[in-house]
Amino acid sequence: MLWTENITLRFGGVTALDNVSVEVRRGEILGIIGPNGAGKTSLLNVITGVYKPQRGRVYFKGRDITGLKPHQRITLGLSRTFQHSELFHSMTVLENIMVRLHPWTRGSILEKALWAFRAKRWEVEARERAEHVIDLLDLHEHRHSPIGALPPGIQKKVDLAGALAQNPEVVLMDEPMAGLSKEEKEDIVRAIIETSETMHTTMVLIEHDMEVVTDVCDRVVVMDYGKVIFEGPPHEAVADERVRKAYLGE
Ligand SMILES: Nc1ncnc2c1ncn2[C@@H]1O[C@H](COP(=O)(O)OP(=O)(O)OP(=O)(O)O)[C@@H](O)[C@H]1O
Repeated sequence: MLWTENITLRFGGVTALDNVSVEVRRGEILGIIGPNGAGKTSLLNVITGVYKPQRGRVYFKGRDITGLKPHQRITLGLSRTFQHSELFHSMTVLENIMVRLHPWTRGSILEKALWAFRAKRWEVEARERAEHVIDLLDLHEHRHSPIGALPPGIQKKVDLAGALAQNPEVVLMDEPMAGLSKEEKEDIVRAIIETSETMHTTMVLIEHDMEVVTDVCDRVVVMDYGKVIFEGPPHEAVADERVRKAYLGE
């Protein structure tokens, strides 16, 4: 349902992505793994429209989306979470989720002028969607807590909730478990699996922990020096010689 074709992305002399073609299949949980600097975040940024590649195309649901802006991709059903928190620390969990639904970055001046008239209706709809994902991810008790006062594991869940509130068909997660404790990781893993099962959302996650990847992912893409060196089931990745050399340091 989502694929890239021959993506090349350069930053000056650094080739972050070198002719990368990957496919994300509907309903799967896909892991993107690889050593530091392999190009994982760059690939996610090309897919979500943050970076414009020098070469190659991105397709979503059969449509070429290479020229679309990030917010246009969200509208089509592509949402993401962030490696470093983009949450508003003084705002509550509910407000942080609702803010992801605010259309202030889109639309013409006329649409923005009409916004005031629509604000009430927006608030009702946004609140409904936010409450739905709060339910789904079991965040009730934190609903009115300022996000800055909550542990990192809950903050990561709120980031995921914000992405899910956008009603995506695909969620791309950049290291959702980085820096979390074992219990917090298990909680996020549960949230990812439950979301995949109940909402049938296609999930893509960048992850370093091979155990998590093997437990959660249907397939993995392994990257090294900007190239895809393996695409397939996790148990085959672990056994693959190139992967072991590049990633597991053997
Ligand atoms: N905005 C940027 N400007 C310059 N170089 C960049 C930029 N973003 C990424 N790079 C370079 O591109 C290469 C790939 O980086 P990227 O962050 O995509 O790797 P990664 O696999 O996500 O690494 P990590 O696991 O450390 O997050 C690296 O050499 C990095 O230094």
